Amino acid sequence: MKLHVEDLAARRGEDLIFQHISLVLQAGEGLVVTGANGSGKSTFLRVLSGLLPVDAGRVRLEGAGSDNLAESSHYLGHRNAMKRELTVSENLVFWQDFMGDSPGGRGLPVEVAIDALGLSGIGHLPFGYLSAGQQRRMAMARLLVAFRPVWLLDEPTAALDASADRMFAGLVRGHLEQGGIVVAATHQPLGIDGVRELRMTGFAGVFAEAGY
Ligand SMILES: Nc1ncnc2c1ncn2[C@@H]1O[C@H](COP(=O)(O)OP(=O)(O)OP(=O)(O)O)[C@@H](O)[C@H]1O
Repeated sequence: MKLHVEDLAARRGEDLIFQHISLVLQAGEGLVVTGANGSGKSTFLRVLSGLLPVDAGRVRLEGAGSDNLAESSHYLGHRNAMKRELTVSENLVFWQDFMGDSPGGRGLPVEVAIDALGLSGIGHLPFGYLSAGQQRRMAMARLLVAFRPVWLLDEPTAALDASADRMFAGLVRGHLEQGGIVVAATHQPLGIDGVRELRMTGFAGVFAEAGY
């Protein structure tokens, strides 16, 4: 599997946010997207996920079940995309049924995913009752209940404590080891060695190899 980003540019309204971003990510590779507030990290992820149109260039996925990145990826945005009134388990069952698995992998049972996120015993609670950090952990469980080869993550560790940070780094590492691809916008290190860095500078992206 390879993710190709070719001379990509995007606008918000009339404003050009970035241009000329080209990169290739292979199976097992991670990319962190860094930069100041407003530099275009979320815009980049939303364009990859198909939520925003490209202004120029293209995004292409090769060697996955579908060449459509939107179909072959999980997008975890700033919001957790869970219904407050439904329980944790009900929310995850919904996402599992709604998304199904991409070819080439199988999602974990909901209860197993809840355990993997360190939230055993609260699956019966309405999502709205959970703390901000618990809610973020539950949103991450969505990554596990339906298989997608590519994870697109916007500030995944916001509101997480140190132990949840480490747990999340373990999830990402596991996904990469299984040949997945992860692109994560972040203000804080994810604690994963060997991932590449795309530094957003406004109107462009600059590459660096980072021991992130
Ligand atoms: N709907 C919109 N219309 C016009 N401009 C927008 C819109 N949404 C965002 N922008 C602008 O696009 C630019 C990039 O925003 P983006 O959210 O991608 O930045 P970011 O790097 O993710 O920021 P942060 O670190 O604060 O999350 C910002 O200058 C923002 O004001």
